[in-house]
Amino acid sequence: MTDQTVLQIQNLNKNFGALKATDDVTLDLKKGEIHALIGPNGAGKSTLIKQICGQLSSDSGKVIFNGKDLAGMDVADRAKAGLGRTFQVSSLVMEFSALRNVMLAVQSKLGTSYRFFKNVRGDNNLTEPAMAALKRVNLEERAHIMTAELSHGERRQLEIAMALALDPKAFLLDEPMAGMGPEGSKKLIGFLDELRHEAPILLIEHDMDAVFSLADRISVLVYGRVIATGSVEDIRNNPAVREAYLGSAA
Ligand SMILES: Nc1ncnc2c1ncn2[C@@H]1O[C@H](COP(=O)(O)OP(=O)(O)OP(=O)(O)O)[C@@H](O)[C@H]1O
Repeated sequence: MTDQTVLQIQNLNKNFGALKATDDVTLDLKKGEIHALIGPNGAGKSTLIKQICGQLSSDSGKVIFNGKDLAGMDVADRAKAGLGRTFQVSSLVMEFSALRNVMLAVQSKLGTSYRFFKNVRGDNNLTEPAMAALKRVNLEERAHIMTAELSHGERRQLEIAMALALDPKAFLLDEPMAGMGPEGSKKLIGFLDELRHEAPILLIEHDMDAVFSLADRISVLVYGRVIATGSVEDIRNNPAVREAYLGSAA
């Protein structure tokens, strides 16, 4: 581990009955990088992200973030410590505007006591950072539209705005391109390309064009185990990876 390491995953394990969903996973995330995590369906990618963000407890292993062991910290504590992740679409409040959803994220960062004593709607401490986050994902013109009326791609952008509003020190992004059209994906790739300099990104993505154009490093997970970590070039040329995952398309 160097001083460039922001997030260190050490020997992480999670079993579901007899199934080893993650099996002795060790990997790290360094300042300024996008580290992509790829692997076939069911390889354990989402399980690993959930273990890192505290949504799932680990059977063994450690998650160290900015030098601090996160053991015993729940999702909210980890988010406050600066671990940002995209919210699941299901956590968006459909009958609220896009702006109001981001304001809720800002509010959660400011603390629970804030919720009860302020008039949330007109509070600049909430609206300004929320609007700024929407602007960064090019959603400011849709700020007052009901979330239920946003397209699938816009909702994915909204999730990223909500993560941004928490001002994270590292991002865990689980398939951010899913359901986006080619134009939306292209914009998001440009955005993530810049975002890595602000906070490094652990990226799960099935869109291989996106992975190959963005990743500084790639780790390949198969049956819960990391079978290879390396540059795009290393991974494309690794025979075990080609056989396990990329097939003849690589
Ligand atoms: N809560 C759970 N209980 C039991 N088994 C689970 C649970 N969550 C995941 N699994 C199993 O663990 C394995 C890893 O699943 P996971 O969702 O982490 O894979 P993944 O790599 O993210 O897959 P995908 O690319 O399809 O999203 C799968 O076999 C899955 O069925």
